[in-house]
Amino acid sequence: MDKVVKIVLAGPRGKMGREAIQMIEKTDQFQLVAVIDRINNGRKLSDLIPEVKTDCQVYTDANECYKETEPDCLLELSVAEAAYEHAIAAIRYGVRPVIGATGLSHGQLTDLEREANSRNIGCIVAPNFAIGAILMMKFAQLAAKHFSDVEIIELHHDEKRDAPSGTALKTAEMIQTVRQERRQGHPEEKEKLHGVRGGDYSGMKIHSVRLPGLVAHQQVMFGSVGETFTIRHDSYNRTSFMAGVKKSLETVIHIDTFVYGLENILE
Ligand SMILES: NC(=O)C1=CN([C@@H]2O[C@H](COP(=O)(O)OP(=O)(O)OC[C@H]3O[C@@H](n4cnc5c(N)ncnc54)[C@H](OP(=O)(O)O)[C@@H]3O)[C@@H](O)[C@H]2O)C=CC1
Ligand SMILES: O=C(O)C1=N[C@H](C(=O)O)C[C@H](O)C1
Repeated sequence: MDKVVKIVLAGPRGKMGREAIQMIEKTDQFQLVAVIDRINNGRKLSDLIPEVKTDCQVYTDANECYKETEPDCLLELSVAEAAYEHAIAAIRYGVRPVIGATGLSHGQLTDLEREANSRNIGCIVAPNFAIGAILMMKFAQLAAKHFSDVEIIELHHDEKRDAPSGTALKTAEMIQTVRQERRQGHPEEKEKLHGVRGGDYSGMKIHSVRLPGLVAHQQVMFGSVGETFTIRHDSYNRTSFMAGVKKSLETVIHIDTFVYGLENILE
């Protein structure tokens, strides 16, 4: 039988945190040993979420949590700033982070990469855990070899804090590796309403839509003479992310480097 993977989860009261707790409870090989919340220090997880099947302690201090519970992995599903602090501390304790929280800066990602690689500690940053979203990004990267005009439209629920989404940024980064940098649209184009043409990433435009009713969706639209080509992915619920979370937790305990994007660990 595989060794049990001891997991600390950050962000247990959140939408993703709650979904992840259910997935961990259903997975024999996984054990939730503690949670990190920004409040509720010293309480039990069941005080926060009465329906949990396996109880554990709530910590607000990540260092104290790692020292007392000696986990294998940190599953980070809180917010960017906290995720960075929790993950840096984790690596220093030899705890392997799987980071789903988005909105980390380029500098923060570089720090994590340096800390993990210098200590040979596996660390996975996954802007999107949904398998379909990974395929959308890969296919967009492939299409960009043939279509250099592209716009990314990401659509999310209105409780999302970061814009553009981590997925949109990752998609743009992947496209950038194959696309010659160039400004799109008319050279004399003028915005009559500020921001109406979207955010600019190396000449590509990114548009962020926020509406109640949405979960997580993205459309990558390419255009050329007489044709357009659209790749779209939709997550209709947060269970769609759990196969990727599971795969990341299973993988991170066997690797000793920093990995940015699930496309790098899926066969
Ligand atoms: N990679 C992927 O596939 C996916 C990534 N995400 C990302 O995951 C993150 C969580 O998303 P979601 O669950 O929808 O968001 P929620 O807002 O529902 O949950 C975030 C939770 O984090 C908590 N939190 C804030 N600060 C801290 C802290 N210092 N320590 C511990 N917990 C803290 C919040 O508490 P409080 O409300 O009290 O502030 C809240 O309970 C976001 O960054 C989102 O972008 C989301 C879906 C998929
Ligand atoms: O906040 C969300 O909901 C999501 N965040 C991630 C992102 O920023 O790309 C992944 C997914 O889109 C859902």
